[in-house]
Amino acid sequence: MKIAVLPGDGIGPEVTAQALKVLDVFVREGMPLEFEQGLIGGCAYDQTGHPLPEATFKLAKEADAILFGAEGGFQYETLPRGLRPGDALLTVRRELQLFANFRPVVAFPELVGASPLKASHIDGLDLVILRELTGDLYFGEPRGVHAENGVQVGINTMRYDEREIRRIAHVAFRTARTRRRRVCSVDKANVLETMELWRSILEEVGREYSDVTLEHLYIDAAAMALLRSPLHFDVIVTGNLFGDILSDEASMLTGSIGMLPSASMGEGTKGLYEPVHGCAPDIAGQDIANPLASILSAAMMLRMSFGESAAADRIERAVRRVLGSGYRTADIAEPGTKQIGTAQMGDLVFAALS
Ligand SMILES: NC(=O)C1=CN([C@@H]2O[C@H](COP(=O)(O)OP(=O)(O)OC[C@H]3O[C@@H](n4cnc5c(N)ncnc54)[C@H](O)[C@@H]3O)[C@@H](O)[C@H]2O)C=CC1
Ligand SMILES: CC(C)CC(=O)C(=O)O
Ligand SMILES: [Mg+2]
Repeated sequence: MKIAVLPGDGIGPEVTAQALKVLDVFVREGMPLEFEQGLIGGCAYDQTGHPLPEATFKLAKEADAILFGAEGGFQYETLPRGLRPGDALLTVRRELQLFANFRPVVAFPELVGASPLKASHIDGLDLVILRELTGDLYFGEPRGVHAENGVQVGINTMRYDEREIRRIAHVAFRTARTRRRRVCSVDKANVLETMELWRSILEEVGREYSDVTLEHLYIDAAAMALLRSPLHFDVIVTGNLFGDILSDEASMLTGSIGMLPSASMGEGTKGLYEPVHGCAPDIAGQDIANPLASILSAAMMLRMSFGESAAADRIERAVRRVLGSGYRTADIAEPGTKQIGTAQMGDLVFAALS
């Protein structure tokens, strides 16, 4: 079980260290996890001149799973033209064809004070955003900035082919079958041809899953409905851009973006596991970031790449026990709770597991 560990920039190394701390419990118990670290993002650029060095890509390609922190940490003004802060991560996702990004949005009832949900609703929040991860505006061609009649023009292209839509649709329906059998597809088919195709393929694939209810929402209405009636949703399937935005929004239902883990899968069991958040330069280096999204991503890795569901359950129960004892990082703290730092949160989850 070889894991490529790519902590990246900003709070990435701080939160990833806590996930590794927690995974060490299982190594001590004999689980054959092997870790190898690689550079990615701004730190890789500073040290090697490239945000995704060849050695890192090889490591990611050969590993059974990838534990990723966050990338960023670039000075925009010093970046060569054509290189963007998200490039390394996007390249790994695309080249390894990790097209299905699972972002579970489940609230811990212990965080009712941090979440905007009513106490009577928090237990019922259990949805998953399934974001298509290797297409859409993030990869479509043509793209770039060029001059037209002396005026600079920026271009990106929303592009999906029917095969890409079909394969994520099947994942959505199969996932719904393991849950409450409801799929909500989010698009903008009233304006965009790409999304018209998206909707028609969802309908076509949906006919193969007559036991699953399919509904459609436009992205603007979905953003609203997610806050108005979050308990309505089971599986939300959407494209790369809309999924990126909706998941940051949904994270706040749980209390903080620091609570939301993710798993990016391809056709097999290899996956890339990362917190939904970025490298948070505003709080980096202060030992205040919430590491639970990273720790919960490690749990997803044990479950989805290694079939170690019991170990994953144990991590989730340990997190719950620590929150139940009143410990909170700053982002989820409220009066009457005990505010602690990033490393201490990792120590407490480790202790709750040991
Ligand atoms: N997956 C990745 O590697 C991602 C990288 N980024 C990069 O990260 C950098 C910062 O981007 P932002 O838009 O500010 O998004 P961000 O997610 O890094 O931060 C947004 C806000 O959430 C807070 N936050 C994030 N994670 C937190 C945690 N674990 N605990 C407590 N608070 C947390 C931050 O302090 C900030 O106020 C940029 O360079 C961006 O490109 C952004 C999103 C994802
Ligand atoms: C590089 C970005 C696309 C990463 C991001 O915001 C995300 O995956 O949620
Ligand atoms: Mg994002």
